[in-house]
Amino acid sequence: MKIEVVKCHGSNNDFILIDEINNVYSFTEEDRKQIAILLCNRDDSLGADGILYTMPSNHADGRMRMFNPDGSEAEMCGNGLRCVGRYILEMVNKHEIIVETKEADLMVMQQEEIFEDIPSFEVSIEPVRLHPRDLPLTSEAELHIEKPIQALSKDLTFTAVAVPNPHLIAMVPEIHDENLSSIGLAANENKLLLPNGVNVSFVQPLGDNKIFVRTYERGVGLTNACGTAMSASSLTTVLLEMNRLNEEIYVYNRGGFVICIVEKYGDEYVIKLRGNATYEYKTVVEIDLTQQDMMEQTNRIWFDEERKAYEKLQFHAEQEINHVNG
Ligand SMILES: N[C@@H](CCC[C@H](N)C(=O)O)C(=O)O
Repeated sequence: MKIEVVKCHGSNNDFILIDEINNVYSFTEEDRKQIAILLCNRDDSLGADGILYTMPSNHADGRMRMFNPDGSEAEMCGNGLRCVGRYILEMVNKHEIIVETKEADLMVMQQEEIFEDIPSFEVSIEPVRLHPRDLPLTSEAELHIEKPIQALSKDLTFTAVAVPNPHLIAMVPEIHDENLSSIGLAANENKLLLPNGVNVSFVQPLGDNKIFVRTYERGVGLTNACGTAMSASSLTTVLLEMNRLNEEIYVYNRGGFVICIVEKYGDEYVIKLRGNATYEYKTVVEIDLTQQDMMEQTNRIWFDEERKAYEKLQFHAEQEINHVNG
């Protein structure tokens, strides 16, 4: 079958967006999974951290389903929601929309640019849950905040947050990718501890209202950035009184930066995630799922201007990280 795709990214967490609003593909559930495995494979020509199925909704402006490269479906994807949100906002010509996701209907709105010439979007990250059963994480604690998990590390402490996909957050003085990968791998293999797997992040404070976050993503591995992880990390710094409610937190990552704002309404937290939603190119692929085979059918249409503008943001982010880490 032939599929039109848009390659896009949020903080260089890259996705293949498939428009099922304007195209009728009639994918089965198994097709969605196999398409994710096939098109996200970085040994093939596209490669990505996930597929964003952009679909009609019977009550919202649109619907997002996000699949990881291993074919699993995630409850939520923060960087992906900005991309799907942008796509639908431009389609319906509005400034604010509601997008149906697996567990919640979420707001996406156009925002003032977070950096020169970077069209920027804000998404709501909710529901936010802090009980270990919500990940689920096997833990005796009522709330697992800054507590050890011996099976994963002898010296680190972790905070468990569901937004609503599952996250473990560890504050560290500096980030070592190998250590993060080995803890991420162990966490996702230990089904007694974490039956649904987990995204694991290391967070390094960079100064006032600034943090650096690296994430080992469930279903993917180490990525340049993870939007829900940066939101959960910002919340963690507020819970630990390192940052404050309602204030902008600059979250740097290997692919750029985003701004998170943690808000609280009664007992409920909501996290606002602001950042880019950059298009890289459009193309058409012919896929054969029985052969697990794909071929691009057209020359790519590149979005050169926005890619160029993004390079400056990324350079700025690298400087901020290197300023502290040398
Ligand atoms: N990169 C995403 C999260 C994607 C899903 C994640 N791997 C999971 O399985 O929970 C983001 O930007 O939030």
